[in-house]
Amino acid sequence: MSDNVSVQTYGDSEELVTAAAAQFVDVIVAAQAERGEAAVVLTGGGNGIGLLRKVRENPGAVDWSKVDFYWGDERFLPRGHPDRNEVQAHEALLDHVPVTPARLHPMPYGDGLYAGDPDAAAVAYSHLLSAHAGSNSIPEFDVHLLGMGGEGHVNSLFPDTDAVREGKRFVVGVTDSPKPPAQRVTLTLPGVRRAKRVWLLVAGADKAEAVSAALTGARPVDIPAAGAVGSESTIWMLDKAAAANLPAS
Ligand SMILES: O=C1O[C@H](COP(=O)(O)O)[C@@H](O)[C@H](O)[C@H]1O
Repeated sequence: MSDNVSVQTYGDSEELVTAAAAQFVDVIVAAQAERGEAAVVLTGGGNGIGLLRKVRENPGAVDWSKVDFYWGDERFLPRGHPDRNEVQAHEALLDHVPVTPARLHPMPYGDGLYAGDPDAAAVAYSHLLSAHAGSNSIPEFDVHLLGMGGEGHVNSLFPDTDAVREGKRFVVGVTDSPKPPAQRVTLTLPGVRRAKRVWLLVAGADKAEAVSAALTGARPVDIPAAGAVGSESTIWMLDKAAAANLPAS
């Protein structure tokens, strides 16, 4: 395990998202104290959305008007579709705190300008990110949240796909996701690595094998989560069941 990678283990998923939510608030407050604003990347999935619900209960001293919200991946579905990660994030938190609408940066909708073309949607999102970075790159996010599937996928980067092999572009379209819906838009591993902090929120026995593979040298093409690292730190936040195959130390 490299120096910037650490593991936190919690009793269950509820404890995990409670602790992660408190740390998320702390990171945003610290970024705002340092430069007046914060930039975070949200994820979908049980724990990613569970964390947002916990933040809603305990929002701390965050100035919500000065947070930029981006998404790590999106199911390329019509605006308002309940399976969109962004819709779930709104229900869990964003509709309940005083965000600045111009600082919400959802990925394009499946029924909008780019309908039927997740690749074009990915190019558009990449331009949006570059515009916010003020360069050809993308912002250095304060934290990028990630869930992980049982086969090791993060964002919409599935094992042995072009998307997980992408070495240059920060955002790509996916047309053959093994987990429905088939069409998605996702930050790539180079995109994830622009974040200062990457946090993987993983719970459940069905994920234990992929967790231990990712932390013991699996190739990202086989276990995409293995390639998800932050420029400053990477934290695996696990419940006991997901951590079951890791050595006690
Ligand atoms: O499809 C997706 O799945 C992952 C993992 O979800 P989980 O419920 O197994 O934690 C999620 O992080 C990603 O954003 C989403 O599009």
